Amino acid sequence: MDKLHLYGWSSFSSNNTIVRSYNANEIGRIISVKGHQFHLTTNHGKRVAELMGRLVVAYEKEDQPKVGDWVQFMKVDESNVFITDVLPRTNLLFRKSAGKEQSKQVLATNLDYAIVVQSLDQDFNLNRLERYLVQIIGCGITPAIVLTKCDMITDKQFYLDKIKRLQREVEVFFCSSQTGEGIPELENDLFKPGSTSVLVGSSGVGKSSLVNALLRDNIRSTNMISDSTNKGKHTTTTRDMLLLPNGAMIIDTPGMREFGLGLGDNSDIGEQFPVIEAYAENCRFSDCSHTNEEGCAVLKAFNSGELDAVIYDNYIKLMREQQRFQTKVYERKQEQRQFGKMVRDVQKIKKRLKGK
Ligand SMILES: Nc1nc2c(ncn2[C@@H]2O[C@H](COP(=O)(O)OP(=O)(O)OP(=O)(O)O)[C@@H](O)[C@H]2O)c(=O)[nH]1
Ligand SMILES: [Zn+2]
Repeated sequence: MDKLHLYGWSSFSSNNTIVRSYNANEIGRIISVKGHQFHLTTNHGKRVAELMGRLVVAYEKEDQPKVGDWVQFMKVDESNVFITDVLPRTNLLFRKSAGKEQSKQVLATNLDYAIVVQSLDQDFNLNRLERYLVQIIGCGITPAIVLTKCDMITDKQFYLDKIKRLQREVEVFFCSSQTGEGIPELENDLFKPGSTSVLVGSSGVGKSSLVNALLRDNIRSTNMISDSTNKGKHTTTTRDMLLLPNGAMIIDTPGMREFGLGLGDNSDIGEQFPVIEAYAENCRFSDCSHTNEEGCAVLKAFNSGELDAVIYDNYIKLMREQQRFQTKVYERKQEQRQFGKMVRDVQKIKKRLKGK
């Protein structure tokens, strides 16, 4: 039981009787996915497994095991281990898949924190920060903000004041992997023993350097970016879960060029935009879109300057993006349904013809 305990099994299973009914010797946690190979940590050490049964043909890709998942496995022999089931997840962080495709991409599961990493050179961007926060909160996960490369700035308050404009209750940490500043605070207050966190952010913000600083050695490779261009190629190509010396788990992800919103139509908008929600209670119409209605309390607050333009603009932009995603997903489902009906009709006709 000890090794599973190390990777957070006790906190995962403590409130879940279904999960507890599994045999601990057949349980593992996914620490890395490389193509068809799933790397697991188990009570008997690390294993490389493949998928079996319905998981191979899982219709929705999100049903297949992801980094952070607890899974049930079956060992045929030393080199043949198969994953038979994914245990119910406590949560999952996903984004809209990059590019035109309108589907979800799961980044990690069973998380205590999703940490937005931005660097204090040229990466800091308030709108992008809020986009990450909205998606994370929409996924029901607690966010935190880590601002890296703090050796490159002198005025931390300037950044804190900017973040304060978003009026969100989210912890902010400053750190430098180069000087070591802020690393002990991260270990004490964020990466707590037994907890699982995922790091998300653009490429080159220093995620891998941060993980290295926390690991105190050089397991994760980092890439030198030339000062003249400030451009470099990606170094992190896989999502891996690593165990820190203090017993916290951290999932590093490849740098993301875009972090598209992909929340479902039942996601709680009010929770994602608490400031807007508070004003919206006084709108004349309960289905107010806060864009042009008479008696809109949100617009009134915005026009009087009481509601910060940053919050209102982000709200409108992110809501529209979310609605576009929902519409596209709905259209895709309709198409699939129509296709399914067509296939069934053809089968019926074939049967009828055979009977003749
Ligand atoms: N000045 C300064 N530079 C840093 C710090 N941390 C990282 N860097 C530099 O920033 C660059 C990118 O760091 P990485 O750790 O590779 O960034 P990453 O976020 O993992 O990037 P991807 O792997 O592409 O996602 C490297 O050149 C690092 O040397 C820091 O605390 N201070
Ligand atoms: Zn309104």
